[in-house]
Amino acid sequence: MTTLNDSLKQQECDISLIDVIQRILSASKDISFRLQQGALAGILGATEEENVQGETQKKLDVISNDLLKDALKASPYVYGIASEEEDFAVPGNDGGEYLVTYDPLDGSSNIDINVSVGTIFSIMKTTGNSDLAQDFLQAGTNQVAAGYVLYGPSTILVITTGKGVSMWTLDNRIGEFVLTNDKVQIPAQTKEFAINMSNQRFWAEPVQAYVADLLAGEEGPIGKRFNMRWVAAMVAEVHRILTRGGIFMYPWDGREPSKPGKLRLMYEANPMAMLVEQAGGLCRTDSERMLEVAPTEIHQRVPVFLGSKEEVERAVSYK
Ligand SMILES: O=P(O)(O)OC[C@H]1O[C@](O)(COP(=O)(O)O)[C@@H](O)[C@@H]1O
Ligand SMILES: [Mg+2]
Ligand SMILES: [Mg+2]
Repeated sequence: MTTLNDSLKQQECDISLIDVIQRILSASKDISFRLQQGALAGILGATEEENVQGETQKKLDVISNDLLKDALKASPYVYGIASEEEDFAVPGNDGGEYLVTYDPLDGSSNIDINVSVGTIFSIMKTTGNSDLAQDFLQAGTNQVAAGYVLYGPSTILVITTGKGVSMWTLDNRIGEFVLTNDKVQIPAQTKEFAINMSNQRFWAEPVQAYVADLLAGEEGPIGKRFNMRWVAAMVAEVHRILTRGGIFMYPWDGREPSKPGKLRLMYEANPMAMLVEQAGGLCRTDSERMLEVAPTEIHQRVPVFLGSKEEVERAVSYK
């Protein structure tokens, strides 16, 4: 049986990177256990707090963030941490070489209704910038590893170190992730889209026109009938797309016009973009390749179009 460590060594990851990945996974196994225990673990419901983005924190947002932060701070190889649930970058260890960003619990509005959620992570190297917040502001092309853990009916790790994408299923009998797909590929074409249709009237004209053409089906200009899905957890949407193709969109909309989008670049869009590209798909903002966006702040938001190559190309061609 190929272990994750063997696989990472075959991908020429050094011991320090493997250590960082394993610490993320040990926290994720703990999160997975608590999710399975649900109400029995006292994890349901909200806290009294809001995060830096003004969103109410769920109890498990805070617990997951602390589990990951404690695990990573204990690694001698982690130089700094940035999280959706931390207002500022968190220092790690002076001798460390890696910067880790994460969304500890993605789709957290799903927790209380017992629907899939996930943990998203991205790993880069420090540039040596003495200002830690600035150190993080590197384009997604600098990621050395990225992935997510999906907490669904099974707990599944999906990871890339830039040499393809593999899926690993947590075997609860042995407490280890077991390789279940080592050649993840997204089909170039699809008949399935994901977008929150309740925002339709707030979208910009090009998104209105594209989605109208999807809905027109075989009678419209695209000439095929589309199905629609919306799980409200990006991890679950990306997992579906990595498994059977599709397009996922969270575009800019006019509800809060000054916000460029809802999803966050450094710990949602970039790690997903690396996975999707490594699996043969595309991930773009409305104007450029996601991985080439120059970040200006840790909690920056971006519009996201990702998935099957030909469909993403079509979506962003509407002007
Ligand atoms: O509730 P909406 O507007 O449909 O947004 C759903 C999107 O928001 C997110 O839940 C944001 O993630 P968090 O739960 O980490 O804040 C995405 O996972 C998902 O795609
Ligand atoms: Mg999220
Ligand atoms: Mg989150």
